[in-house]
Amino acid sequence: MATDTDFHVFDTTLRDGAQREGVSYSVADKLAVARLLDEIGVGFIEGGWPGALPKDTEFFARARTELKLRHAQLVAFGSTRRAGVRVEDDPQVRALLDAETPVVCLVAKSDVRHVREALRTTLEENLAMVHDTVAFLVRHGRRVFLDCEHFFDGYAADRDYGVEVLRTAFAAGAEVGVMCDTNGGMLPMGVGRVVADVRTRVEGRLGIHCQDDTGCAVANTLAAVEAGVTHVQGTANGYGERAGNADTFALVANLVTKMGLPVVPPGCLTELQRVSHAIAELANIAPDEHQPYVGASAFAHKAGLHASAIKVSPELYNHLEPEVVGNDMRILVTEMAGRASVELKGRELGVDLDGHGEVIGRVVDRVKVLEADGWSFEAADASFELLLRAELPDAPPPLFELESYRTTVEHSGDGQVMSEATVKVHVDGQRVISTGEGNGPVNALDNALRQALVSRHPQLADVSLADYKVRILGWKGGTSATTRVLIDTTDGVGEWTTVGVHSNIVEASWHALVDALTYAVRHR
Ligand SMILES: CC(=O)SCCNC(=O)CCNC(=O)[C@H](O)C(C)(C)COP(=O)(O)OP(=O)(O)OC[C@H]1O[C@@H](n2cnc3c(N)ncnc32)[C@H](O)[C@@H]1OP(=O)(O)O
Ligand SMILES: CC(=O)C(=O)O
Repeated sequence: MATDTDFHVFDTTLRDGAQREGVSYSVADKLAVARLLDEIGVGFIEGGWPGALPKDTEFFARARTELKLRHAQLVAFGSTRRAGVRVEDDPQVRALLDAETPVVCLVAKSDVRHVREALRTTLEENLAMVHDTVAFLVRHGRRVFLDCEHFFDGYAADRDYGVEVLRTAFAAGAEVGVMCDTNGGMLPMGVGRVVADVRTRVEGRLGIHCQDDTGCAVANTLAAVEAGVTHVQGTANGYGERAGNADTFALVANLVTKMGLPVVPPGCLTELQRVSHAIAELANIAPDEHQPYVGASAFAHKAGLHASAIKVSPELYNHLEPEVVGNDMRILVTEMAGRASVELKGRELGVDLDGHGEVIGRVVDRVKVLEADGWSFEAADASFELLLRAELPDAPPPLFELESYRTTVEHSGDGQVMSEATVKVHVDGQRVISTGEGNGPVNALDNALRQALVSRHPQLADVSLADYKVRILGWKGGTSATTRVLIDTTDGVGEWTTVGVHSNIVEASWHALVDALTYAVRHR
């Protein structure tokens, strides 16, 4: 599929996306985000506001030597000249030139109320500010796009003034006039109606920029495309001011796969999931697992009925092949599982269940009973796999038989807190007693148990706990509650998750720990 070069995908992660509460990129982060966005083939990357933010000024300076973009053009953002100031004398406009980007995106007022009350100037002076700034930058060889702030609210109050702003910008040489739903209050029907009307009254390429305050930013953007815009603005993962912006990844995926517009070069769509997660890392925001297209759960199926149809054909419950956007389908085995869920999960884990109908039935029943008691296997694939294999006729024996374990916590007079654990186990018919110390009872138990097993299973020497999560599942009165423990374990190459549940937190941890080490021995 050739790229539709006549369609603009404009990403503003580094400008509007950086307006999200809690986000603060370093210049190095911004350069890394720009490289990632380029990998998904967007046409334009808005890098920030030079002259307003020193970090953004530095970003554009470093970008000149450090950023080699394959697909995108870099865009500097800024406002039109100040009211009553000659464009040549406005330092903010000068900073836009100094950024030396091929494209400049200007923000202008297009709502009469904003012109009068926020800018405190006349409607005519605002049009002159647009004209002068666009013409000045075009004279200096820049491609100029104009973001018309509050376009839709402005249209509701006066359907002509925003159109006048657009006409002024195009007459001065602007290449795109972007209608912005700055307060994010629009719904798709309204956006479609306004865009359709504006299109009949203005000559020039129209664009759309939607904030997500109604949860409709992506839908509003697509409605605008349907009504004729050929330039869309979005941000990675929808980051942005207040509730955020239209998510670039959902926009691109929808435009390509649902609307048949090849807006990114071939091969780029499969990078969406990876780039989404990498940018989340740089923004220091946990990826949204339920984000459309790119979230870890976007193609995860929990309900037994879904799995039973997916077994026949995956597209029966997937709107798209997940691989198209670089994602994967996953089957979750939980209390909602049926036989098909277990069968598909077995396939995913490399466990051959052909001819094991009874085993599958037993596993479904066992998972339902265990989950009713607080166990949860959807995040603990390693424990589920052990449970599944244990039901097979050729199930391997347990690593050891437990005689007993004991663990203590000692708070000494100097304020030190240490734990000690002793485990007594039988390994291959031999009784082994081993002790371990740790900063807590689980750490001490882990050390003691590994020491008891390591001479028989040397690979355990490379295994360590990577994360430990505890959830209290409901108080039964007094200090009695069901506790669920999830343990992530690593050997430096892979990572696996196991689960344990008990009213005693140490016993819950013991279950998860035993599964963690058993899994290591079977797989490493
Ligand atoms: C819709 C959007 O998200 S647009 C992007 C908004 N992003 C940001 O604001 C982040 C960066 N902003 C900044 O660093 C600062 O606000 C600056 C440097 C731009 C301006 O700072 P200051 O000079 O201290 O002004 P302040 O922020 O208080 O007010 C903004 C000024 O710009 C004027 N202004 C607002 N929009 C425009 C416009 N489109 N064209 C010209 N001037 C404008 C306002 O009238 C106000 O003028 P005043 O100082 O005469 O009252
Ligand atoms: C330009 C912009 O970010 C807005 O109007 O929302």
